[in-house]
Amino acid sequence: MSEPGALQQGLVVAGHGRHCWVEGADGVRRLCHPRGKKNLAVVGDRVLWQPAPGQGQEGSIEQVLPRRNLLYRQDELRTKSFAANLDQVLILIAAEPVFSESQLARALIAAEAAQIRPLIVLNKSDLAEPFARAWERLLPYRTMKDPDAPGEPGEGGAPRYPVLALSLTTQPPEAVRALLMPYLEGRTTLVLGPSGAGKSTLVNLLVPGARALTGEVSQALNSGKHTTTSTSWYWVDGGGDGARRTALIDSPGFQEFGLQHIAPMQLAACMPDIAAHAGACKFHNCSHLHEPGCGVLQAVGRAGPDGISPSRYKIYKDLFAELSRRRY
Ligand SMILES: Nc1nc2c(ncn2[C@@H]2O[C@H](COP(=O)(O)OP(=O)(O)OP(=O)(O)O)[C@@H](O)[C@H]2O)c(=O)[nH]1
Ligand SMILES: [Zn+2]
Repeated sequence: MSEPGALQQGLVVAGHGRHCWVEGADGVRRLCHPRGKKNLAVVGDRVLWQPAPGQGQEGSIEQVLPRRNLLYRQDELRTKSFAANLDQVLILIAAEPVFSESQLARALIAAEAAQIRPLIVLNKSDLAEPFARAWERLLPYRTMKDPDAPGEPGEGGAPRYPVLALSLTTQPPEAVRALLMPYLEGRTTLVLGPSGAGKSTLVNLLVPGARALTGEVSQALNSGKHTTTSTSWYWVDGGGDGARRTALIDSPGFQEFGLQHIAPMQLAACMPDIAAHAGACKFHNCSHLHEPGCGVLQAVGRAGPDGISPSRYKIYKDLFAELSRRRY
């Protein structure tokens, strides 16, 4: 065991394989190596680290402090962590390329399961026709109710997910900031989204020079790879003492979003529009697939905000089947 005095607290601001960059209380970022297999840290982790003897600005991670939450995906073969200790996940999709509703739903389910609040942002509103189609496809998400804030009877209650629309390249940057900052202020937000949605454009708009900073990291690690292959933490309020409250975490685009860590019977609770009707089921352990007296099945296709859209129900059913096929 090391001298307690030698250990310092730090924040993991970038990950690269098993190594990561740790920002100390002095604001300096150092490349740190995990000691042993147990100390694998992800961006957003608070860690105890110490300088590595004779290695200049390098250090070792001695302990990963307990996490408030961890957002991750799990495919058949591996688990991939996005980041830890998040307040919010901003899911960025665009009018073009056409977004996958299944990937959107999966990201939302993973966030619900980790108890992290989601914010949906639809980019490229300047592309009028594809935008109109995408906005229409988002209708179930725009109207989904928050079961924790049901509101007055007949009024419908508060929306579960804020859904915003913008154009990162044609709107003035001040307008984009004015729209987003009320959601970002004082929080740690992970930006998640498919390739081409505009994640780099967004991060560069909110954090001028972000790209240069990431370039520095890649160069130091001799990876020669493009910035979006790793996850990075940025201070939106520019750092400086006392001002570090608002953070954005940029992550690589993803193709698959496995949810193997979620049990099939847990799925409905992570889909608020399905969960809203589960209380009306005759059987308390209803799978909402075929049971008589199922409140969910009765709501599928019903028009209006109290119904479940057929596309959402299909996502539920397909995911239920996928999560029931486990490897042993
Ligand atoms: N028309 C239009 N194009 C945009 C808008 N925002 C971003 N783009 C363009 O969309 C393309 C993709 O943007 P990026 O910011 O590189 O997307 P990304 O999500 O970081 O993509 P990856 O790095 O592949 O994960 C770029 O050519 C942008 O200029 C927008 O509001 N309208
Ligand atoms: Zn049911």
